[in-house]
Amino acid sequence: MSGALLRVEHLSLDYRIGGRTVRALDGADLVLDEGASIGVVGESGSGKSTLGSAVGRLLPRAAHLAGGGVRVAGEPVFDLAPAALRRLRRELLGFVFQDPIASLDPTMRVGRQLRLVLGRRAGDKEVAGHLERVRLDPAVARAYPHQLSGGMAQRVAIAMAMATEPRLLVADEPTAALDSQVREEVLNVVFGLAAEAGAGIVWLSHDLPAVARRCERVAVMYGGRVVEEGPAAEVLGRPAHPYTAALARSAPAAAGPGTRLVPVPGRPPVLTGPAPGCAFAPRCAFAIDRCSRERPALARVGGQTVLCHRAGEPVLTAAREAEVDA
Ligand SMILES: Nc1ncnc2c1ncn2[C@@H]1O[C@H](COP(=O)(O)OP(=O)(O)OP(=O)(O)O)[C@@H](O)[C@H]1O
Repeated sequence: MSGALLRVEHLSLDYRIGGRTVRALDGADLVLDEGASIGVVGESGSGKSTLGSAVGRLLPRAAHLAGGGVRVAGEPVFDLAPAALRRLRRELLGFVFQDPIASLDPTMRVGRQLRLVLGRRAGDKEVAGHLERVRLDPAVARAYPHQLSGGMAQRVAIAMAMATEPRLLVADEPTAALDSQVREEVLNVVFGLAAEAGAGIVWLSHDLPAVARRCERVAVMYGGRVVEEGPAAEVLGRPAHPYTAALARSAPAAAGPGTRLVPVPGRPPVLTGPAPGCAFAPRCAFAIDRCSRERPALARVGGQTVLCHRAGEPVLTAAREAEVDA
């Protein structure tokens, strides 16, 4: 798959603040084909936002590359000179973040902001067209960001991200700040526009059921690594990694009437350097000695790739079957 649109290879990234180091990514791998959609899920602190920002090298100053790299359409993002990086961001990438108001300039009318993205020659008609594509009234062009609701502001942010026809859209929890009805509408806009344009999507999310409904593939992150990846229905319906299974049990859709959510027991790690073994071992019901000592290599289970020493062992398969039958 050398022609992949996105290829994250063994990416390790630290945040250094004062004398303190936090390892946010610890050898993360991810591949996405042209036009495909992937939901990246995992608990808070698992590294989702860092991974998303690393795609465009949009990282805070405290972030330091510790190993590996990212390729977008074959271009090595971390090796590019500033001009080439700006061109790659402008021509290939679009980003939508959690807080739409913060991603817009409060001092500028919406129309002017869109025009800055589209190029000076863009006329009112073109601006109106881009607003209509995200199902906003063209009159919104005259508004300032503070005059918009959260949902409207996010649509403007999406219009701006999609205006340059990116080949890859990175959406970092774009609906987390919105109420549930608006959430679905905004996701319809994001996924509708990306499908129309043939753009790939990396959607960073806490919402497993929504990811299962919308994405072809799912990547599950834990301790800065992608511990399971594969077709959404298989990863979430027949998890091969014990962490994915625990996460799926803790998702709201897992609770039928009268049943209770089962939180993942224990707390996620905050790494200060490379994990010596599997970062999930201290919380894993299936951990053996080796798990805390040795980093697992990628294994294949069905359609999934899994980072687990015990992947595919009968004990895990039996647990999976029990899960499916329950
Ligand atoms: N700017 C930063 N400075 C220092 N540490 C950071 C910074 N951003 C993230 N981290 C740390 O890096 C690790 C990964 O964080 P990240 O935000 O990428 O995870 P996440 O899965 O996106 O979490 P959430 O779902 O809460 O957004 C965490 O331990 C976090 O505290």
